[in-house]
Amino acid sequence: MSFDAEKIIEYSNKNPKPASTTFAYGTAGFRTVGDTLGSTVFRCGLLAALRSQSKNGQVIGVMITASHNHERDNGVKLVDPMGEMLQQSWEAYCTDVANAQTSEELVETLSHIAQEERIDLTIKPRVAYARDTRPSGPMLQAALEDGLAALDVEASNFGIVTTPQLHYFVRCLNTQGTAASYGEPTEAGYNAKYGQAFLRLVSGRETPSKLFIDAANGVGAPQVLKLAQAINSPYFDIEVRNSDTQTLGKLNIGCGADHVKSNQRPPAGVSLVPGSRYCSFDGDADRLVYYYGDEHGAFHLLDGDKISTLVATYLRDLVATAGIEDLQVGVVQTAYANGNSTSYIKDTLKLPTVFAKTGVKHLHHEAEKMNIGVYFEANGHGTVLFNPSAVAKLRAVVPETPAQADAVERLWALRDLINESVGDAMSDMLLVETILICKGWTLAQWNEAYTDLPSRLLKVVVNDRTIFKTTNAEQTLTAPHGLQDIVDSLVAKFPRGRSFVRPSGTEDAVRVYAEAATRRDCDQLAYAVAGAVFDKAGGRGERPAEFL
Ligand SMILES: CC(=O)N[C@H]1[C@@H](OP(=O)(O)O)O[C@H](CO)[C@@H](O)[C@@H]1O
Ligand SMILES: [Mg+2]
Repeated sequence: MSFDAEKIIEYSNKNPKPASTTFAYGTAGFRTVGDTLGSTVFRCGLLAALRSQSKNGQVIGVMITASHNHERDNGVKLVDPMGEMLQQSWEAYCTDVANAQTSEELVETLSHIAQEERIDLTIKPRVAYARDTRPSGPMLQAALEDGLAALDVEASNFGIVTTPQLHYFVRCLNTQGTAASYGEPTEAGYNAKYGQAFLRLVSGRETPSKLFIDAANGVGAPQVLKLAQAINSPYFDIEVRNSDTQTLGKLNIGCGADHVKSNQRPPAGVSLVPGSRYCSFDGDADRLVYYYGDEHGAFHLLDGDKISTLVATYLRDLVATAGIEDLQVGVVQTAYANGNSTSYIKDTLKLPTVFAKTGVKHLHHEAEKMNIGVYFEANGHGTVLFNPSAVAKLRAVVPETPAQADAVERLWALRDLINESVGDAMSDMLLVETILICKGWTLAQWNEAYTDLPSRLLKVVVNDRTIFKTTNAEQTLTAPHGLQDIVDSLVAKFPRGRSFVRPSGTEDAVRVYAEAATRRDCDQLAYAVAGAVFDKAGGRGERPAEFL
């Protein structure tokens, strides 16, 4: 059995590749100006079909989104059967398929992959897909549907949903009717599963004050309103801000989790009232940050590091109360984690912690190695994984006291509350709300655990970011030659200084991160390293005035 080459060519000719563009499957799939992505999304449809066949006809997901990026951008990524990110070895296939110059070359590339992976082309492929609210979404969805039609895929369209909802649907579809059934693959099923777990965990406690949610004018806005409707309880009293998904030019502009984290200030449309509680999603609702203003007008951010320490502490204490031996809670971070969060996890919580490369797929893989792995990027993207041995230990425990029984029951409920397939702003928000309600904490009390070191994240635009090579979880440059020595000598000048340089996987820029004991030192370090990158590694355009 081979492909119907004529059919693929016919559909491919409708979705021609822009001749001069090279596409790359990066940190979060393909991502660039939406109007240029038609051929790439079409081809992702073809590849999703092959991936499904290679997985014996299990459902593969395709999500069309560019998350926190500008509205004119769009992106596409594939989701593997358990709702996790596409297996890394297939990323190269994605890039090959996206860059085949002609329709004929495209067919050759597909045949080559089918041979390499020994794919049984008689298997009926199955694909589930969805998109966010971007204006280029409908055009790209049509391109995807061409790809699915070209290979006779059995396709399910989930419409306009958050990225983590699509991951959840894929996992549900592939576990339906088995002992590992993850839930109903519908929006109502999603809301019921997470809503019920939340209510199980908080009932009987004091109700919290209203939570203001900045939805970045993205898909999280309609979805979190549906979730609130399903929960229908004073335990989840919310008011959604930045919920305009209809007006062009508003998505992620001056709002959303990325804006709040990068600029360390509240989003547009939200004025902080002391004592009130706030959080932000990003454009596709897989990132979450909390924040509040104090009575002196100061802004306080509770980012992914704060979420991960809150969650890890809560889980660690429950495991201890449940009396389960050898059930280790661990934390996975990236080098962007604030240095004081890492020290807090190691020295105060006494929990193991490791660094992974940037991008949740890397953190996810590290977390899978732990019994209970808590992983978050500093920007608020993350979740918790219970590996099979943790589940077995939980199942085996025979509680001897009511307190022990309660802790075990809460651990089970937490597992239901957490979207294990991927970081999920809505499920993470319910998790944070649960912990705060159970502890009776305000955001200020949560924030007391440790104080962030001053940090700064900068972008340097260079002629060619592919010349930057890193090692040591991306904290050390191996190329361009000599640049790391300069970074090291700058870092050595500042107490508690730390800085590293890596090429972005989602933007055409190099990122510089720095932290130090004081704000002044931190900024000096960041701008000095950025200046060195600009001067020694082909800075493009005018040299920014603030670079030292
Ligand atoms: C410093 C930073 O926040 N980097 C982000 C950003 O990746 P870059 O490879 O740094 O562009 O986008 C990724 C996808 O959303 C996210 O996983 C990651 O954390
Ligand atoms: Mg996102």
